[in-house]
Amino acid sequence: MEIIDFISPEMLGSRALSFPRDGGMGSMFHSGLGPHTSRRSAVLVNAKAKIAQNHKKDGRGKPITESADDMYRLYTAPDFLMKPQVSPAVQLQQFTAGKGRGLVAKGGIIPGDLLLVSQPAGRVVCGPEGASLRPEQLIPHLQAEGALSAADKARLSLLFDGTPESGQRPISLKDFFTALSGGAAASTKEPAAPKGFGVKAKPAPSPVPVEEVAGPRLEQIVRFNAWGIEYADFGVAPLRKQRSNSYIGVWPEFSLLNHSCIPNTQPLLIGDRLLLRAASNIPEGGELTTSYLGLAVCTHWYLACAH
Ligand SMILES: C[S@@+](CC[C@H](N)C(=O)[O-])C[C@H]1O[C@@H](n2cnc3c(N)ncnc32)[C@H](O)[C@@H]1O
Repeated sequence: MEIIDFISPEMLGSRALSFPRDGGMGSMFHSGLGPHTSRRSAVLVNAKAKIAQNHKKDGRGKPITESADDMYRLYTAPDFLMKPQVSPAVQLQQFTAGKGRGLVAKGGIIPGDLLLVSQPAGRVVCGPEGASLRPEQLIPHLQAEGALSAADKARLSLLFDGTPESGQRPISLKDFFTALSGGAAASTKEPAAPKGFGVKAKPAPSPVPVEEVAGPRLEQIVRFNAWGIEYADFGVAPLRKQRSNSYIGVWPEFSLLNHSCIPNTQPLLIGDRLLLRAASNIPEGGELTTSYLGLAVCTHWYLACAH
């Protein structure tokens, strides 16, 4: 994965907005997770208590286990990339009424549960903060030679491309992670294993069939699945000593979420990883949703919103 910064503020006009860094929200976030030992201990104790408390709840789907040390590194170490993973509390389901596929809760989920850590396919393009980057600005970078590994192509090929058939295709979340861990890349020299802490060698998974994702189909897949954000998280970016840019990319597992105007999950971009957390209680069988509204990039995702 490569993050490329190709759009200058001049190219977009002076659209970058400024937010208070020394007061208001800026300082609130800065004071929350500082590098001081006492603060760090408090954060770790709180995180451990929350994890223990979460695990005690009965009848609840299992979230991704978060080690407090990993979480601390995630928020403070610029090079730390979390292992791509999906919560065992989440599964893919086929819906009727033209909605295609979507993610649902296997067991009850509570606010804050970590549901998904998704790695982008190929490149993420970034621009100045405040910019609404468009899929058209991402497409040439994914079409460039060598931009997509076999694993990326395999994950992208499973996504909705605007045709009803692609939304009906039976797939499982396992297919995405099989591709990532090398299943789709078995016949190539691609270093497909995800990088991150705690990744252990596993037996070779069965290959995922790779459909051709190039030309017009790749463009359609990017148009229907690219996700962008106009500002990096105000708290995380300065802690990781990263600029708050705008971003656009395709995070294939996240693209399986359907739209709701009252979403029950919240995406968060940390490094190049898209983390998805529950924003409210989701009962067993309940659909996980995100809002496509408010982001110019998502206007292709779902236009006929009647919610
Ligand atoms: C990013 S994809 C979401 C995953 C997709 N359902 C699939 O099968 O892969 C976006 C597409 O899902 C469908 N979709 C998303 N939210 C919907 C909703 N609330 N109602 C109906 N269709 C929806 C639309 O076809 C939209 O273009």
